Amino acid sequence: MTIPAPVLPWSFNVDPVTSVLSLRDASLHFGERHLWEHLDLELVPGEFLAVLGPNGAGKTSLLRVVLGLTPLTAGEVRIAGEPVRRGHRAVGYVPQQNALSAAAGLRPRDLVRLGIDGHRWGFGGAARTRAKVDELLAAVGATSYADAPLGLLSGGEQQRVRIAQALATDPQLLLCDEPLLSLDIAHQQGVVALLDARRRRHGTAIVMVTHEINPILPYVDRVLFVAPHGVRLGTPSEILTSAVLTELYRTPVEVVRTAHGIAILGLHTLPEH
Ligand SMILES: Nc1ncnc2c1ncn2[C@@H]1O[C@H](COP(=O)(O)OP(=O)(O)OP(=O)(O)O)[C@@H](O)[C@H]1O
Repeated sequence: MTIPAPVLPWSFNVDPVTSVLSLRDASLHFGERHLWEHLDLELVPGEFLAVLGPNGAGKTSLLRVVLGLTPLTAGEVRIAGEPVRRGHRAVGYVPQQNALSAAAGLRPRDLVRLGIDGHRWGFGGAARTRAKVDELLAAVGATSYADAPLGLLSGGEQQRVRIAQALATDPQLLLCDEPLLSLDIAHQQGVVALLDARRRRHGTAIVMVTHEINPILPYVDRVLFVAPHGVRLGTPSEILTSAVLTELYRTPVEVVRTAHGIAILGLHTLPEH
Protein backbone atom coordinates (compact mmCIF):
# COMPACT_ATOMS: atom_id res chain seq x y z
CA MET A 1 0.00 0.00 0.00
CA THR A 2 1.46 3.35 -0.95
CA ILE A 3 0.91 6.23 1.37
CA PRO A 4 0.36 9.55 -0.41
CA ALA A 5 2.64 12.49 0.23
CA PRO A 6 1.90 14.63 3.30
CA VAL A 7 -1.03 16.99 2.92
CA LEU A 8 1.15 19.98 3.66
CA PRO A 9 4.80 20.83 3.36
CA TRP A 10 5.65 21.00 7.07
CA SER A 11 6.25 24.45 8.33
CA PHE A 12 5.98 25.24 11.99
CA ASN A 13 5.61 28.97 11.58
CA VAL A 14 1.84 28.74 11.57
CA ASP A 15 -0.58 31.58 11.55
CA PRO A 16 -2.39 31.14 14.89
CA VAL A 17 -5.70 31.55 13.06
CA THR A 18 -5.12 28.37 11.02
CA SER A 19 -3.51 26.42 13.83
CA VAL A 20 -5.37 23.32 15.00
CA LEU A 21 -4.19 23.71 18.57
CA SER A 22 -2.80 26.88 20.02
CA LEU A 23 -1.24 27.27 23.47
CA ARG A 24 0.05 30.70 24.37
CA ASP A 25 2.15 31.39 27.43
CA ALA A 26 0.30 28.50 29.05
CA SER A 27 1.04 27.38 32.61
CA LEU A 28 -0.46 24.68 34.80
CA HIS A 29 -0.05 24.61 38.58
CA PHE A 30 -1.71 22.39 41.16
CA GLY A 31 -1.29 24.37 44.37
CA GLU A 32 2.43 24.72 45.05
CA ARG A 33 3.22 22.23 42.29
CA HIS A 34 4.18 23.93 39.01
CA LEU A 35 3.86 21.29 36.30
CA TRP A 36 4.79 23.43 33.30
CA GLU A 37 5.04 27.12 32.53
CA HIS A 38 5.14 29.56 29.60
CA LEU A 39 4.32 26.90 27.01
CA ASP A 40 3.82 28.20 23.46
CA LEU A 41 2.64 25.85 20.72
CA GLU A 42 0.91 26.25 17.37
CA LEU A 43 0.09 22.86 15.85
CA VAL A 44 -0.06 22.54 12.05
CA PRO A 45 -2.84 20.49 10.39
CA GLY A 46 -1.48 16.99 9.78
CA GLU A 47 1.39 17.44 12.21
CA PHE A 48 2.51 14.57 14.45
CA LEU A 49 3.63 15.82 17.87
CA ALA A 50 5.06 13.48 20.52
CA VAL A 51 4.78 14.54 24.15
CA LEU A 52 7.62 12.94 26.09
CA GLY A 53 8.93 13.15 29.63
CA PRO A 54 9.14 11.31 32.93
CA ASN A 55 6.25 10.06 35.07
CA GLY A 56 4.32 12.80 36.78
CA ALA A 57 5.70 15.63 34.60
CA GLY A 58 2.26 16.74 33.43
CA LYS A 59 1.77 15.10 30.02
CA THR A 60 -1.71 13.67 30.65
CA SER A 61 -2.61 16.94 32.38
CA LEU A 62 -1.76 18.73 29.14
CA LEU A 63 -4.22 16.51 27.26
CA ARG A 64 -6.86 17.24 29.93
CA VAL A 65 -6.33 20.97 29.34
CA VAL A 66 -6.86 20.50 25.59
CA LEU A 67 -9.97 18.39 26.30
CA GLY A 68 -11.41 21.24 28.36
CA LEU A 69 -11.31 19.15 31.56
CA THR A 70 -8.61 21.07 33.44
CA PRO A 71 -8.32 24.87 33.27
CA LEU A 72 -4.95 26.52 32.70
CA THR A 73 -3.49 28.46 35.60
CA ALA A 74 -2.36 31.14 33.15
CA GLY A 75 -2.28 31.71 29.42
CA GLU A 76 -4.58 30.63 26.64
CA VAL A 77 -5.53 27.42 24.82
CA ARG A 78 -7.61 27.30 21.64
CA ILE A 79 -8.81 24.55 19.30
CA ALA A 80 -9.05 25.62 15.65
CA GLY A 81 -9.31 29.22 16.83
CA GLU A 82 -12.05 28.55 19.42
CA PRO A 83 -11.81 28.31 23.19
CA VAL A 84 -11.50 24.71 24.42
CA ARG A 85 -14.62 23.01 25.71
CA ARG A 86 -15.62 19.48 26.71
CA GLY A 87 -16.78 17.34 23.82
CA HIS A 88 -15.43 19.66 21.10
CA ARG A 89 -16.15 17.89 17.81
CA ALA A 90 -12.80 18.88 16.35
CA VAL A 91 -11.02 16.82 19.01
CA GLY A 92 -10.78 13.01 19.13
CA TYR A 93 -9.36 11.29 22.17
CA VAL A 94 -7.80 7.85 22.56
CA PRO A 95 -7.61 7.29 26.33
CA GLN A 96 -5.16 5.03 28.13
CA GLN A 97 -5.96 1.34 27.69
CA ASN A 98 -7.39 0.66 31.16
CA ALA A 99 -10.26 3.02 30.34
CA LEU A 100 -11.72 0.26 28.17
CA SER A 101 -12.13 -2.41 30.86
CA ALA A 102 -15.70 -1.30 31.65
CA ALA A 103 -16.60 -1.82 28.00
CA ALA A 104 -15.17 -5.35 27.76
CA GLY A 105 -18.58 -6.91 27.03
CA LEU A 106 -19.35 -4.55 24.16
CA ARG A 107 -18.56 -5.27 20.53
CA PRO A 108 -16.22 -2.97 18.57
CA ARG A 109 -19.13 -1.76 16.45
CA ASP A 110 -21.06 -0.79 19.63
CA LEU A 111 -18.12 1.21 20.94
CA VAL A 112 -17.63 3.03 17.64
CA ARG A 113 -21.35 3.79 17.41
CA LEU A 114 -21.15 5.33 20.88
CA GLY A 115 -18.48 7.64 19.48
CA ILE A 116 -20.97 8.79 16.85
CA ASP A 117 -24.10 8.91 19.04
CA GLY A 118 -22.21 10.57 21.89
CA HIS A 119 -21.79 13.60 19.68
CA ARG A 120 -25.45 13.66 18.60
CA TRP A 121 -24.87 14.71 15.02
CA GLY A 122 -28.40 14.07 13.88
CA PHE A 123 -26.45 11.78 11.62
CA GLY A 124 -29.38 10.80 9.45
CA GLY A 125 -30.84 7.45 10.48
CA ALA A 126 -29.77 3.95 11.40
CA ALA A 127 -28.55 2.97 7.93
CA ARG A 128 -26.22 5.95 7.66
CA THR A 129 -24.93 5.39 11.17
CA ARG A 130 -24.28 1.72 10.37
CA ALA A 131 -22.43 2.67 7.19
CA LYS A 132 -20.32 5.20 9.10
CA VAL A 133 -19.45 2.59 11.77
CA ASP A 134 -18.42 0.13 9.03
CA GLU A 135 -16.31 2.82 7.35
CA LEU A 136 -14.55 3.72 10.62
CA LEU A 137 -13.85 0.07 11.47
CA ALA A 138 -12.55 -0.58 7.96
CA ALA A 139 -10.28 2.47 8.13
CA VAL A 140 -8.42 0.97 11.10
CA GLY A 141 -8.43 -2.59 9.75
CA ALA A 142 -10.89 -3.88 12.40
CA THR A 143 -13.67 -5.20 10.13
CA SER A 144 -12.90 -8.88 10.74
CA TYR A 145 -13.46 -8.59 14.51
CA ALA A 146 -16.20 -5.94 14.49
CA ASP A 147 -18.65 -8.27 16.28
CA ALA A 148 -16.32 -9.99 18.76
CA PRO A 149 -16.49 -9.04 22.46
CA LEU A 150 -13.92 -6.30 23.10
CA GLY A 151 -12.59 -8.15 26.13
CA LEU A 152 -11.47 -11.05 23.93
CA LEU A 153 -9.44 -8.91 21.53
CA SER A 154 -5.67 -8.50 21.74
CA GLY A 155 -4.22 -5.22 23.00
CA GLY A 156 -3.35 -4.15 19.45
CA GLU A 157 -6.84 -4.95 18.16
CA GLN A 158 -8.46 -3.05 21.04
CA GLN A 159 -6.23 -0.09 20.29
CA ARG A 160 -7.44 0.02 16.68
CA VAL A 161 -11.04 0.04 17.89
CA ARG A 162 -10.31 2.91 20.30
CA ILE A 163 -8.79 4.86 17.43
CA ALA A 164 -11.85 4.17 15.25
CA GLN A 165 -14.09 5.48 18.04
CA ALA A 166 -11.96 8.59 18.46
CA LEU A 167 -12.22 9.28 14.71
CA ALA A 168 -16.03 9.13 14.74
CA THR A 169 -16.42 12.92 14.42
CA ASP A 170 -13.67 13.25 11.78
CA PRO A 171 -11.63 15.34 14.22
CA GLN A 172 -9.00 17.84 13.15
CA LEU A 173 -6.97 16.92 16.21
CA LEU A 174 -6.45 13.44 17.68
CA LEU A 175 -5.10 13.16 21.23
CA CYS A 176 -3.61 9.76 22.14
CA ASP A 177 -2.57 8.93 25.71
CA GLU A 178 0.06 6.20 25.67
CA PRO A 179 -1.53 4.23 22.83
CA LEU A 180 1.53 1.95 22.56
CA LEU A 181 1.45 0.79 26.17
CA SER A 182 1.77 -2.99 26.59
CA LEU A 183 1.80 -3.63 22.84
CA ASP A 184 4.57 -5.71 21.27
CA ILE A 185 6.83 -4.06 18.71
CA ALA A 186 4.85 -5.26 15.70
CA HIS A 187 1.58 -3.92 17.11
CA GLN A 188 3.24 -0.68 18.17
CA GLN A 189 4.43 -0.20 14.61
CA GLY A 190 0.99 -1.07 13.27
CA VAL A 191 -0.72 1.55 15.46
CA VAL A 192 1.85 4.24 14.63
CA ALA A 193 1.57 3.51 10.89
CA LEU A 194 -2.22 3.77 11.16
CA LEU A 195 -2.01 7.17 12.82
CA ASP A 196 0.58 8.32 10.32
CA ALA A 197 -1.65 7.29 7.40
CA ARG A 198 -4.58 9.14 8.96
CA ARG A 199 -2.74 12.41 9.29
CA ARG A 200 -1.32 12.16 5.78
CA ARG A 201 -4.66 11.38 4.12
CA HIS A 202 -6.95 13.58 6.19
CA GLY A 203 -4.68 16.23 7.68
CA THR A 204 -5.61 15.16 11.22
CA ALA A 205 -3.02 16.55 13.63
CA ILE A 206 -1.83 13.96 16.16
CA VAL A 207 -0.67 14.64 19.71
CA MET A 208 0.69 11.45 21.27
CA VAL A 209 1.79 11.10 24.89
CA THR A 210 4.22 8.20 25.03
CA HIS A 211 7.17 6.67 26.82
CA GLU A 212 8.02 4.70 23.69
CA ILE A 213 10.30 6.87 21.60
CA ASN A 214 11.74 4.53 19.02
CA PRO A 215 8.54 3.30 17.32
CA ILE A 216 7.45 6.89 16.68
CA LEU A 217 10.79 8.45 15.82
CA PRO A 218 10.53 7.88 12.03
CA TYR A 219 7.13 9.64 11.97
CA VAL A 220 7.07 12.52 14.43
CA ASP A 221 7.53 16.07 13.23
CA ARG A 222 8.11 17.66 16.61
CA VAL A 223 8.68 16.64 20.19
CA LEU A 224 7.40 18.44 23.28
CA PHE A 225 9.58 17.34 26.16
CA VAL A 226 7.99 18.00 29.55
CA ALA A 227 10.58 17.67 32.30
CA PRO A 228 11.22 18.67 35.90
CA HIS A 229 13.07 21.83 34.91
CA GLY A 230 11.13 23.10 31.96
CA VAL A 231 9.50 22.23 28.66
CA ARG A 232 11.17 22.26 25.25
CA LEU A 233 9.59 22.08 21.82
CA GLY A 234 11.41 21.25 18.59
CA THR A 235 12.22 18.58 16.04
CA PRO A 236 13.43 15.25 17.46
CA SER A 237 17.01 16.02 16.45
CA GLU A 238 16.83 19.39 18.22
CA ILE A 239 15.34 18.09 21.46
CA LEU A 240 16.62 14.54 21.90
CA THR A 241 20.22 15.50 22.55
CA SER A 242 22.48 15.03 25.56
CA ALA A 243 22.80 18.81 25.97
CA VAL A 244 19.07 19.60 25.96
CA LEU A 245 18.04 16.72 28.22
CA THR A 246 20.90 17.43 30.64
CA GLU A 247 19.60 21.00 30.87
CA LEU A 248 15.97 19.88 31.37
CA TYR A 249 16.89 17.42 34.13
CA ARG A 250 19.81 19.41 35.59
CA THR A 251 21.79 16.19 35.79
CA PRO A 252 24.01 14.48 33.17
CA VAL A 253 21.97 12.61 30.58
CA GLU A 254 23.40 10.93 27.53
CA VAL A 255 21.48 10.35 24.31
CA VAL A 256 23.02 7.55 22.26
CA ARG A 257 21.95 7.03 18.66
CA THR A 258 22.19 3.57 17.13
CA ALA A 259 21.02 1.99 13.88
CA HIS A 260 17.88 0.89 15.76
CA GLY A 261 16.94 4.23 17.28
CA ILE A 262 18.02 6.09 20.37
CA ALA A 263 18.77 5.18 23.94
CA ILE A 264 18.66 7.70 26.75
CA LEU A 265 21.13 6.95 29.52
CA GLY A 266 21.80 8.44 32.91
CA LEU A 267 18.48 8.63 34.72
CA HIS A 268 16.08 6.18 36.28
CA THR A 269 13.26 8.62 35.75
CA LEU A 270 13.60 8.93 31.99
CA PRO A 271 11.13 7.37 29.57
CA GLU A 272 11.19 3.61 29.85
CA HIS A 273 11.64 1.37 26.84
N1 LIG B 1 -6.48 17.64 39.60
C1 LIG B 1 -5.28 17.49 40.15
N2 LIG B 1 -5.00 18.04 41.35
C2 LIG B 1 -3.78 17.91 41.91
N3 LIG B 1 -2.75 17.25 41.34
C3 LIG B 1 -2.98 16.68 40.15
C4 LIG B 1 -4.24 16.76 39.49
N4 LIG B 1 -4.15 16.11 38.31
C5 LIG B 1 -2.88 15.63 38.24
N5 LIG B 1 -2.18 15.96 39.34
C6 LIG B 1 -0.78 15.64 39.60
O1 LIG B 1 -0.01 16.24 38.59
C7 LIG B 1 1.11 15.41 38.29
C8 LIG B 1 1.18 15.18 36.81
O2 LIG B 1 0.22 14.21 36.45
P1 LIG B 1 0.09 13.69 34.93
O3 LIG B 1 -0.87 12.56 34.96
O4 LIG B 1 -0.20 14.83 34.05
O5 LIG B 1 1.57 13.17 34.67
P2 LIG B 1 2.15 12.41 33.41
O6 LIG B 1 3.31 13.21 32.89
O7 LIG B 1 1.09 12.10 32.44
O8 LIG B 1 2.69 11.09 34.11
P3 LIG B 1 2.76 9.56 33.62
O9 LIG B 1 3.89 9.47 32.63
O10 LIG B 1 3.10 8.84 34.89
O11 LIG B 1 1.42 9.18 33.07
C9 LIG B 1 0.95 14.14 39.11
O12 LIG B 1 1.78 14.23 40.23
C10 LIG B 1 -0.51 14.15 39.49
O13 LIG B 1 -0.71 13.51 40.72
